[in-house]
Amino acid sequence: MSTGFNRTDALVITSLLFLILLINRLALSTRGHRLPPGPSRIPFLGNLHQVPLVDQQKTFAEWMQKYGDVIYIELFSKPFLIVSSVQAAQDLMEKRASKYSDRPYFLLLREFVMTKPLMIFMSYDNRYRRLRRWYQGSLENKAVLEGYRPVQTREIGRLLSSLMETSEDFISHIKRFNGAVMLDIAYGHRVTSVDDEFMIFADKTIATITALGSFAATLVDFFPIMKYLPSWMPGSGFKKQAVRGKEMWDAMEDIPYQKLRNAMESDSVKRSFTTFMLDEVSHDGKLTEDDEIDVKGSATLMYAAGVDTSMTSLSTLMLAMTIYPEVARKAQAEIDQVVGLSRLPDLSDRDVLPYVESIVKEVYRWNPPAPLGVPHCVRDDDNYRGYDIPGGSMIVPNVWAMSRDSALYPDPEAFRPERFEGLDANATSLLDPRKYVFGFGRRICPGRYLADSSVWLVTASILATMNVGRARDAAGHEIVPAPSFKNGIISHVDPFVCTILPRSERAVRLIEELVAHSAENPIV
Ligand code: HEM
Repeated sequence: MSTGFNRTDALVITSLLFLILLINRLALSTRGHRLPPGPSRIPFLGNLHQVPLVDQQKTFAEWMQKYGDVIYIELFSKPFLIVSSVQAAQDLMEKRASKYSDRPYFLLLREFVMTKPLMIFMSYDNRYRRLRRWYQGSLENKAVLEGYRPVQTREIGRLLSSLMETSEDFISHIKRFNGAVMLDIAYGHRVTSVDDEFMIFADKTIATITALGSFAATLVDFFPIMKYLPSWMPGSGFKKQAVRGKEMWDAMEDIPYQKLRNAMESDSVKRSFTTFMLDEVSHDGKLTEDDEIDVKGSATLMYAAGVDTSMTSLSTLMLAMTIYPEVARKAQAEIDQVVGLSRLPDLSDRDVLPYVESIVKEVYRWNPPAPLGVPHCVRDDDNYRGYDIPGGSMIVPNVWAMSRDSALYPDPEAFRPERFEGLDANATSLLDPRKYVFGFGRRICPGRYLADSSVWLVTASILATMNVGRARDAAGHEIVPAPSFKNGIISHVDPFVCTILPRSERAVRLIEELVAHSAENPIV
């Protein structure tokens, strides 16, 4: 929730808006609310002065010790509910889903950048439900998910072989893996090189848009009147950056879509999420303007929402394997014993590799890719545990705090897959981080099964074939990286070094066979 404004901006804006805020605050405080506990507020700013610009999830988790798992704060006059336990998150966003499934109005993004309707920003209405059905048809259907296996397997072959060639670029290789899987599924586009034009452009676009500020966190989100500021006025700089973001996002939506449409006119094309959506909407080959907006936006969103999140889990895996080599060794022994050395593990082995499963869970828990989730919004006034929750409050799930619950996860900062071993069914379900890292209720991540299968497949394949180890400094001392993650919507892993070497000649042959098999059996 960084506000991204400087002191000059604040002075100008303050004088313009103080009166409006005063009226707003008066309206809120005279409603006789019994609000949930939270740090005390000051006039005008509310709690803004107490919310740090970095690692907000950690401050919110500290507040939890004092105020509990449901905390009320205001930033300027906007009401926020910070929800820090799985129980409260499920009570509100799952059991009361009819009220808690909207999104807050992200003004900067919606009015300046992604100006056409986009599912992730939509309220839970009929249009949203139609798009959600498209995602369900392509991402939550067992048979369809199985149809993606050949793409995942081909890309794992390329990932492993790139890791053998240039292990120092492991982060780019992982990124390429996720990008290639998503582009194939979204558009049927096959990535053949790390310099794939679309992938590079898409990454730049996402970085440009992310740099504008986190969700609903820029000053204009708090003071909508700022959108009318002329561009010469202090405080209006966001407009210029947003225009650039919009140009890039529009191109990211148009380019792969137009390429596919052109190909469809002259040739038969590979089935993909986009062709599936086009089949759903066009009965006589024609599309309405809204249909086209929805198809283009949904395909682009699939890529934008799917790449950095999964990539964060896989780079977290590499970091954990570097810091905790004994975990990798234990998993390798399990794979060698159960799967053997003559083939790579596949998803049919998942149930018989419990330690690998525990590693995947610990990866999600240790560094949840979206530490503060994606906020929901409560439609109407509500009451929870005797407290009033004002309609329109932004609901922020503190996923990071859930992952640090020491009653469930003793010594939570340690990467310890053993915490998931030997549990009964009840405890297994209670501790499973997939209950919160993918969000809640009707807005839960539709890509979770695909993401989880990719994370598992890559984890098992790397462990089966590679030794991830510690690099050495000039003096020959091992470099043990610190677990350090970036601040922001996505908790990217900070750069670190490691070594990655094939485990054996046999592992090298397995990788070569996989690559050769994919080349001989192209996916049609
Ligand atoms: C480890 C990987 C991933 C994580 C941790 C993750 C996490 C999340 C979270 C926390 C949300 C917000 C849910 C909520 O509002 O309660 C979300 C939404 C979403 N995710 Fe994912 N995600 C991942 C991978 C993917 C993939 C691979 C795709 C696409 C194939 C995807 C597509 C989406 C979409 C479209 C939404 C918006 C849903 C809506 O607004 O209703 N995600 N994800």
